[in-house]
Amino acid sequence: MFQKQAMLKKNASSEKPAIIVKNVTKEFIIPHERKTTLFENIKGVFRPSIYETFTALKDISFTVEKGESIGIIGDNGSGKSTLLKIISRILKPTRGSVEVNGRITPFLELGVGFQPDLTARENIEVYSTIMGLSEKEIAKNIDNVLEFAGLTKFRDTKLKNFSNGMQVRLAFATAIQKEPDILLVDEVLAVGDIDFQQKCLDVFTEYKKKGVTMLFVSHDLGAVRRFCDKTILMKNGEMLAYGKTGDVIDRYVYGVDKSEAKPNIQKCDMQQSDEMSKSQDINQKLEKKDRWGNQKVVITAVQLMDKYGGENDKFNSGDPMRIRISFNAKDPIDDPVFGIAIYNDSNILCYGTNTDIQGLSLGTIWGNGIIDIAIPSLSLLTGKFLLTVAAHAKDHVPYDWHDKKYSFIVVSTNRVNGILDLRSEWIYGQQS
Ligand SMILES: Nc1ncnc2c1ncn2[C@@H]1O[C@H](COP(=O)(O)OP(=O)(O)OP(=O)(O)O)[C@@H](O)[C@H]1O
Repeated sequence: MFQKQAMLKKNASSEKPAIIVKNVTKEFIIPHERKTTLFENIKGVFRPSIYETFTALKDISFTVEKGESIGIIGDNGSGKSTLLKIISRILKPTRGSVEVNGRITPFLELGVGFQPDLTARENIEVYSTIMGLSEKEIAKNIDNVLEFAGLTKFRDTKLKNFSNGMQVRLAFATAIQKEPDILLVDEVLAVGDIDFQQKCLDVFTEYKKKGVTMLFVSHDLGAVRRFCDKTILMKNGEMLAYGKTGDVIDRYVYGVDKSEAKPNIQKCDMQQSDEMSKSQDINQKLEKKDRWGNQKVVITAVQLMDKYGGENDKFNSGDPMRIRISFNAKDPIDDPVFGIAIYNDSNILCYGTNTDIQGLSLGTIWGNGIIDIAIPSLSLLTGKFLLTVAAHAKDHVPYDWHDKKYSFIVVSTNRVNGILDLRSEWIYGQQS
C-alpha cells in the first residue's frame, strides 16, 4: 500500500503538471442600459448601447502538480469561482491560457445539467450517462448515490421541489461516482449539514490518498487548512498569494501587507472623548446605551492587535491577541481598575477579567496612558465576538464603560463544536 503510494508520488513528479494557468485575464462586459419594452428596444437600435468592461481576473498564473490539493480563498467577488470556471472551460479567458492534463470533474454550480422536471432518480440516470457510466453501473450505484445525498426517501420527487441544499447534495453525490484525475469544487461544504460535510471531507480525503488533484474554493478556512497542501489567495481579481496553506491563511486573516491594513474600526468616539476631557464638570455623566461612566478616566482608544503586532479584527483561533486600552485621566486617580469582557453574538459571556482580579495594582494614574492585556492563545471557536472594555473604581463605580462597543471575528481550524476551543485530546486505555 505504502509502496503503491510512493510509486504514485514518484510518477507524479516526473509527469506534466495537472494544471498550468498562464497569464489569465477575464473581462466581463456589463451593459448599462436595460431595454425591457419593445419601444425601448426599437429606440435602442438608433442609439449606441453603453457598456462597461469589468476585469474579474487580472493576469493570473500558477501551476498545480498532480496529486496536490489546492485551496482557493478570498473575499466575496474576488474571482475564485470565475477562476474555477475558466479551468473547467465553462468560461473562456479573455487573454491567457489554461492547460489541463487529466480528466476533470467540475463541481461548480448548483445542479448544472440537472433537469427540474425530472425526479432525483431520473436526474442521476441522465447525468451518469453523460459522465460515461454504463446502464449496469448506473443501476448498481443509484441507491448509494441517493443514500450519500441523504435523499433515499425522495428518489421519485421532482428536482424542482428540492431545496438548494438538496439539489447540491444530489449533484455532488452523482458527480463523485467516477473518480476523476482532477476535481474542482466550489463551496460544496457550505450547503450541507454537518453529516453531509463530513461525508464530503471523507471523499476528498480518500481522493487525496489516491493522488487525485483537487482545487477547492471555500470560505471554511478550517477545512482548507486541514485539507489543502497549498492555497491561493484572491483579492479583487488578483492572485495575492500562492503558497503553503498556513502562511496564506495567515496572510488572509491578518493582512500582513501594509497596503491591506484594515481601517481602525476599534477606535472609540474621539470627538466625544475630547469633549468630555475638556468638560469642566468632572461628574458629567454619559447616558449612552453602549457607554457610561463619570469620565474621571476616559478610554480614548481600544486597539486589537494580532500576532504580527498589526491592528486587526480577525484572528485565528489559538493565536495570540493583545488588547490595548489608551486612556486619559484629567486629575490624579488612585487605584483604577481596567477590565474586559468577551461575549459571543448570542450575548453569552465567554470571558471576563480585570486588573484587580488578576492582582495588578496601578497606583495613581494621571494624564495619558496605555494598558495592554495580552491573551497568549485565543481559545475561541469560529464566530463573531463582542468586547466590553471598562475603567472603573475599586468599588465598581464606572469611570468609562464601553459596553460591547468593539467586535472581532475568530476563524477556527478545528471541527469541534461550541464557543470555546479547549484543545482537548482523547486518551484511550483498554481495561484488562
Ligand atoms: N457573468 C458575469 N458577468 C459579469 N460579471 C460577473 C460575471 N460572473 C462573475 N462576475 C463578477 O466577477 C467578480 C468575481 O466573481 P466570482 O463569482 O468569481 O467571485 P467569488 O470570489 O467566487 O465570490 P463568492 O465568494 O461570492 O462566490 C464579481 O464581481 C462578479 O460580480
